[in-house]
Formats: sequence, structure tokens, C-alpha cells
Amino acid sequence: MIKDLKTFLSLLADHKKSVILAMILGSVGGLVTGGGLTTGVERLFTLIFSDDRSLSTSQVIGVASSFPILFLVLGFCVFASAYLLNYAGLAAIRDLRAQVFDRIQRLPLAYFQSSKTGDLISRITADTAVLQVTLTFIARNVITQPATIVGAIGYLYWVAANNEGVYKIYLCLIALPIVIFPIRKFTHKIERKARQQQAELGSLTNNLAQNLTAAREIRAFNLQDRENSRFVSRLADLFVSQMKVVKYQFGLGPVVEVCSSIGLSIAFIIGYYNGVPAGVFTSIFLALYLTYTAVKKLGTFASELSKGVASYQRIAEILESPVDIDDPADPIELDSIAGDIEFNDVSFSYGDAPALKAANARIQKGDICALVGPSGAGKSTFANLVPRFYDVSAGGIFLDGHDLRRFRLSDLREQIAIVSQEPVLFDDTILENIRLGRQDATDEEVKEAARQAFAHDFISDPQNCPDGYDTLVGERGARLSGGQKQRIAIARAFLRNAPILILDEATSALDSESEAQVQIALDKLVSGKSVLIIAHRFSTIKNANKILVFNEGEITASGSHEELYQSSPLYKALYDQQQSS
Ligand SMILES: Nc1ncnc2c1ncn2[C@@H]1O[C@H](COP(=O)(O)OP(=O)(O)OP(=O)(O)O)[C@@H](O)[C@H]1O
Repeated sequence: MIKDLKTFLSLLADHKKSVILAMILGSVGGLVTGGGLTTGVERLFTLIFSDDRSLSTSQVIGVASSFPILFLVLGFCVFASAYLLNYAGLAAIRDLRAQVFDRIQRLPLAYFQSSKTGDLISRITADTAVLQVTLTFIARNVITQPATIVGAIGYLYWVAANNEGVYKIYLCLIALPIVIFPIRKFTHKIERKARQQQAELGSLTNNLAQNLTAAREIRAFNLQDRENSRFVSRLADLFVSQMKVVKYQFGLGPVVEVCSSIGLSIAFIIGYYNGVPAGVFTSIFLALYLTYTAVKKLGTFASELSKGVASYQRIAEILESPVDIDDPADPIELDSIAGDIEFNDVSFSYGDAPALKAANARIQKGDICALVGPSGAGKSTFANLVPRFYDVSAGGIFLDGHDLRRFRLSDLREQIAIVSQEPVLFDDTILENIRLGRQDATDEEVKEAARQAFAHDFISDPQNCPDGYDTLVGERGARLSGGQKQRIAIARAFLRNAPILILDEATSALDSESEAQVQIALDKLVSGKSVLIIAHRFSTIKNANKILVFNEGEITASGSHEELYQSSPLYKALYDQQQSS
């Protein structure tokens, strides 16, 4: 528990000043509650139950006004410390969320293939929210409650020293160590159940995220009932684990109270047989009550801590995931490159499944290299290794003679333009979506790139794009057709004007007229570059001067169309098959 506490307090380290000031105010508040209230009550009760009425009016007013003053001090301490702690807690969560988001930007692609989007969202939002409650709760109580206990026990010591027979009152405190046992047992359970609850919440969010992104398919395949029953079943699982947390969280308070009430019973017996005066007895009772209430709060504190630990572990899993595709310690400066790419005995596996086996190939500046082969043969994998979306499992890929891993990732990726089969557009204007190709491009340069990609005409047509280049494309470019999205992606590549170009069947979503236009544009775009075309159709490869034939992760043949048609039975079969269809 101490280790967990340290972890949480370290999250607040950047806001140390606020936390320390809040803790000082909290401890003043605690001491005022534990020591001041009890002393005040004793004084008040002694005066009110005695027959002596010799106090002057100003003395009576003095005693009467001591309570508003006490509560004024207490109120100020409580407010100021709560304000400062919430400031520190919220700021710490803001920083943690930014840190997690930054980590997510740098994690390798493989991480996202083994994680669920909804669960990640839940970790960044729901788990950090739990953590925020924990942080403020901890900071509020870690000093205040012990201070209350110290104040109250200090008062008991003072009473015992000044009243004969009252020293036995210490016996009432024997219940204190007893409550440690239920606290330990319950917090252990709460931590486990809270982790399960957060995992269920993650899986519910994931279900929701998937459902929202597949709205079209759900309607097309009439999956509404199936989706409803899945969601309801997740809700039921979440409900069960939430109720388990509730059971242990709210069960702890009464258990601690029952244990503590033993102390109050002992106080009554001692007070009864020792003839303790009413004022003194009332204040002792109050001191014990405050002590046990503070202990109970510390019990809740422990349960809050357990919930926080469960959520923090889920967040830490992201923060501690290795960024194994990263910049080297001593990167080679990469200003301008020729773009010669060499695959040297490259093998790659997704987990245990080999996707590329000892591949050798060379693509030089000016080469248009088409990758062909049956589905699942390894074409995309081969191309994805160039921008280091994945790192090779064996062998090496060299750019202008240097291993790719020697360059800064951002430098390397700046040299590569990618036009993927399903281009992703952001929910922004057309202008900004094209500008992603080169973020410092002027508006005029963006428009020129659109012209080259044959996108300018549809963008300028008010029927298609009412606000021209300022038209918002919707989430993932939902307001544009497949062909329009692809032309935007091609415009990005024109704008980037990188020496290496990766085209993933870039013309597949175009009608034949647009395809012809885009083909002209692409012919211009590819000139003088090192080009990799992941070709699913043979019409795409007529301009290629080099073709690599893939089969089951191996490059089985390479050469020009004419050479391969003669020498590679697989190539001939694939080609003939497409021609006939
Ligand atoms: N992210 C991944 N995780 C695990 N296995 C993968 C992953 N991506 C691809 N694979 C597997 O690696 C092999 C090669 O896939 P790849 O996508 O490179 O083939 P491809 O030739 O591009 O296929 P297609 O023409 O259908 O796009 C396949 O067996 C595929 O199932």
C-alpha cells in the first residue's frame, strides 16, 4: 500500500506546491477538528451543566462565539485545501492523459493490431477519471485524517492527565488495531474487482466503437438484434462487476464502524464506574467518535487507493509498452536522397507466422516496381517494411546504402509518399486534408497538387463541394465518393513530392474515365522516383519496368512482363486468369 501511495503521490509531483499547501491546511483542519472541537465541547458542556452562573456577559459571548470562529477556521482550511487538491489532481490527470496520448502516437502499428480501440479509449478516459477521484481523495485524506486522530488522541491524553481515573480511557483505543484486518481484506478484494470492472468497461466501449464504425454493415446485414443482444450482455457483465465493487466498498464502512463501536462501549463502562463529569465524558465520547470516523475514512481511503491502483495499472500498461520502432541513438542525417532501396535477405513474421522469407530485391531511382502475387502472398508486408511500419525480423533494408534503422523515423518517412487502397481522410476541410502531404505547403501549392491529381474540377464544382476547398469532408471523408477520396490521396502524394512512392492499387476505386486521367497524373508523379506498386490488377503494372512475383512470402521471380510471362508459370497463370475475366 505504501508503494502504491508513493506512485500516486509521484503523479502529483509537478504540483508539489499546491499539494503541500493543501496538506498543511488539511492538517490544520484535522487538528482543529480533533483537538479544538473536543476542547470546545468540553468547555461548553462543563459550563452549561454546572450551577455556577458567575460568567460576565462578555465572557458568555466569548464562549458562544468560539464555535463560529472554530468553524470559520475549519471551513477556510477545508475549502482552500479542497480547491488546491482538485487543482493538482485535475492538472495531474491532464498531464497523464497527454502523456498516454503521446505514447499512443509513438507505439508501433503492431500494438494496435493486438489492442482494441474501444478499450484504449476507455483507458484514456474512464480509467484516468477513476484515477482523478483517487488522487484528490488521497491528497485530501492522507494528512487530514491522521491529523484528526493525532488531535483527538492528544486531547484524550490531556484529559487523562488532568482527571483522575480517566487514564483507563486508553483502553477504548484497543479497537484501533482490530480494524486493520477488515481494511486489508476488503481493499485486496476491491482492487481485483475494480480491475475487472474497468476491463468490462473497456470491452463495452470497444463494442460501442465497433458498432458505430460499422453502421452501414449493421443495416445492410440486419444485424441490429445481434448487436443489441451483444451490447446488453456486455452491460450485464459490467453491472455484475460494478456490484461486486459496490459490495466491498460499502461493506467496509459498517465493518469498521462495528469494530470501532467496541471502543465507545468501553468508554461508557469506564466513564460510568469512574464518575467522569458530564462535560468531560461528552468530549471524550466526541474524541473517540472523531478518531474512529477518521479511521473509517482511512479505510475508505484504502479502498479508493485500490480502485485507483486497478485503473493506474491499465494506464501504465500503455505507458510501459515498448516503442520498439524508434529513432536510433546516433541517427544519420538525411537531407536529400537518391532513393535506392535494397532488400537484403529480409524475413518478417507477424508473431509466429512468417509473412516474408529471405526476400532480396533492389529498387533504384527511376524504377517502377510492381509487386504481384496471389492474395496473402506478402506484397503489402514487403511495402510496409520500407517506411518501418514494422521492422524486419531478419536481414536488412538499405536506403542509399544505409540500414533504414539508422535514420530518424520522421526523416525516413518524409522521403516516402503513400497512396493507400482505402485513403483515410480526417474530419476537416479538403484543403487541410491535402495539406497533410506537406504541412508547410501554401494554399496555392495545395490547389496545384489537386489539379495534378485531377481533383480540382470536382472540388470546384459547387454541386459536389459547396464550399470548394473549404468543404468539410466528414468523418473519414464520409461525404466524398471512393474515387474522390482517392484523388485527394493522390493530391497529397503530389504535394509531398517524395523520392519514394508506394502505391497500393491507387486507381482501383476510380471509374474508367477518372482512371485514365489519374493514370496520366501518376505517370507524371512517378517519373524519376523509386516506386513500389502493390498491384492487384495487371492493368496497373503496364508501366512497370520491374515486377516482383510473390508467393507464400517468397519472391519467386522478378523481371519485366515479357520475361516473366515466359519464365514464371505463376505469373503467367495469374496474368491469363485476369485477362480472361
Ligand atoms: N497485421 C497482421 N497480423 C498478422 N498477420 C498478418 C497481418 N497482416 C498480414 N498478415 C498475414 O501475412 C501474410 C501476408 O499478408 P499481406 O497483406 O502482405 O499479403 P498481400 O499479398 O498484400 O495480400 P492482398 O493482395 O490480399 O492484400 C498473410 O498470410 C496475412 O494473413
